[in-house]
Amino acid sequence: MSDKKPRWRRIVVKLSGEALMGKASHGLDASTVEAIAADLASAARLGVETAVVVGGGNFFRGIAGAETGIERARADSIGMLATVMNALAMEYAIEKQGQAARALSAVAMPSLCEPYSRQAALHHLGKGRVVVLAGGTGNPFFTTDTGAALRAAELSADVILKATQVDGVYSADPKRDPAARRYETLTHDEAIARNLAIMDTAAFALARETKIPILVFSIKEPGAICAVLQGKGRATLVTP
Ligand SMILES: Nc1ncnc2c1ncn2[C@@H]1O[C@H](COP(=O)(O)OP(=O)(O)OP(=O)(O)O)[C@@H](O)[C@H]1O
Ligand SMILES: O=c1ccn([C@@H]2O[C@H](COP(=O)(O)O)[C@@H](O)[C@H]2O)c(=O)[nH]1
Repeated sequence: MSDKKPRWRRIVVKLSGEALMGKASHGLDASTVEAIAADLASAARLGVETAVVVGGGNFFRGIAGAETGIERARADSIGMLATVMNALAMEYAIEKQGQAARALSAVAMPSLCEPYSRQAALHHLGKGRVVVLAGGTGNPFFTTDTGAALRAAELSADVILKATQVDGVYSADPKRDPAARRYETLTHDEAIARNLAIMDTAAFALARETKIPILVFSIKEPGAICAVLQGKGRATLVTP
């Protein structure tokens, strides 16, 4: 890792749940979780206050559950529990790297982890701990993308780092349309107007309102988070 100065002081990383399953079809892949935990620990050691909102798509998504006949609010509750599993795994993996971490959940589960509050998150960030945020917004009908935008606004983060499966924002989903073009930069307005489904509209709208940029990049490369912190690697920057 180079010692180039990090671009931001406080970050919210949105980590896709699917990113944690490695090559498996679902669940957690131990070596993938370990590699991402090492990257997050390195980010904190660069002096960057690091919060990470974890998704749950490797276990369960509310929309998919609703399609099988579970009422949507209930299916979303199951989805939020999936994010708690990922957060507990990530908290443990970061601590195994010798870096302090604290999981905070928007869905109160005091016997498993601390309930989320803005004050607690700021306290742990100030102590140099990686804060792992579970439960998204804590409400059904939302996603962890919107959770990331919400926490970034509450915690006055400088940027949202969307760590995902693709190396940026494309004109269409690149997994479905091989002709899709990748954007180098884009505004929140353009992402919303063009209906670019890399994040949901609510997340883009909140980031636009709070003027927080979003950097979209692939988490598949080892050390991807520290690389983008140091201005390296392929990514799309979404700006106000
Ligand atoms: N315009 C687009 N540009 C890039 N990717 C897009 C676009 N539209 C849809 N996608 C898809 O969006 C996916 C990003 O979603 P991601 O995997 O981060 O899911 P998530 O819902 O945020 O997290 P989880 O995996 O926990 O459900 C990419 O893998 C990509 O296939
Ligand atoms: O604020 C939130 C965040 C998430 N959910 C539910 O959890 C799953 C998993 O989150 P992803 O963002 O899809 O990874 C999501 O599909 C919702 O069902 C929620 O209800 N509220």
